[in-house]
Amino acid sequence: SKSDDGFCSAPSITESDEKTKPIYWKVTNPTLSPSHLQDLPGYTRSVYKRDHALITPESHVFSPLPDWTNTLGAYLITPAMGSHFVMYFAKMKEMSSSGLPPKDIERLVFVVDGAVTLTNTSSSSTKLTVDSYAYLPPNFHHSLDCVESATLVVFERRYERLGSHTTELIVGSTDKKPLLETPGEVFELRKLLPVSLAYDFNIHIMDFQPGEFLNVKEVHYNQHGLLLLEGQGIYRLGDNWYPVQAGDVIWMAPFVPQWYAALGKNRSRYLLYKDVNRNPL
Ligand SMILES: NC(=O)N[C@H](N)C(=O)O
Ligand SMILES: [Mn+2]
Repeated sequence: SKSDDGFCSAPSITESDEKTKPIYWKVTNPTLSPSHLQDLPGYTRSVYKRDHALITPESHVFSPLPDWTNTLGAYLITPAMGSHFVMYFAKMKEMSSSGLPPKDIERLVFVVDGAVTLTNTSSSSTKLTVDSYAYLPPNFHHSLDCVESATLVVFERRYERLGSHTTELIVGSTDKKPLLETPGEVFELRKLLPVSLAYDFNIHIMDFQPGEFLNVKEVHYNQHGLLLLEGQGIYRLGDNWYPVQAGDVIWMAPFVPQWYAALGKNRSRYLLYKDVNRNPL
């Protein structure tokens, strides 16, 4: 028919998929996954620049994680880029276990798929399912064990002490965290860690409805590691404007101009590492 061969025609998108899948399913089932790109050799949306990087799922490279058992890891952000933290995916397979971070390194794990059990010496074990997280203070003995399979996003950095403050084990889930005030902004904000001085970073969960965008065209001293958990939109980084979608990871160096606008039909949600509470000098 006439409408089928119009020069602006595009395949229609089925919305039914989105509605029936568990939350965050796009992180482990991205639209442009390698299987969908077999006919487009050499194509990736990933970029790596001095002050930012976009690392899309077809570029994620997994290899066995040292110290973990039966687990594949993909380091997405490391100090080789200029960051003071690492961000990686840990794909835990059947009967797998975590290793411990090096001395004085703090860790935050967030479950995007499957489930793990957190065990430590002082308390009983806790089950972490999708959308839950744990903060492990530096030198805190613990183990994350997985019976079936799980995908975690992990952040680690050298803890920067401040006076006599100390951090504590924290276990929680996004949906139990209160919405926080965001003066001048429209997005919804939750923070996974306490805002107290003991903590030298926080993880923000930011929600945008389609059409919403950051009002502040941010340029700041803090670093970011971002995982887009849901939705799609445009990320501005410096003078570059990137189409992004769930599963994409972004490294933002200090002072890179940054801005996001949510598009499409569904909520955008991203998880964002941000260093806080320390004098930059
Ligand atoms: N790129 C961002 O979303 N940045 C956050 N609004 C932040 O710096 O808090
Ligand atoms: Mn920012």
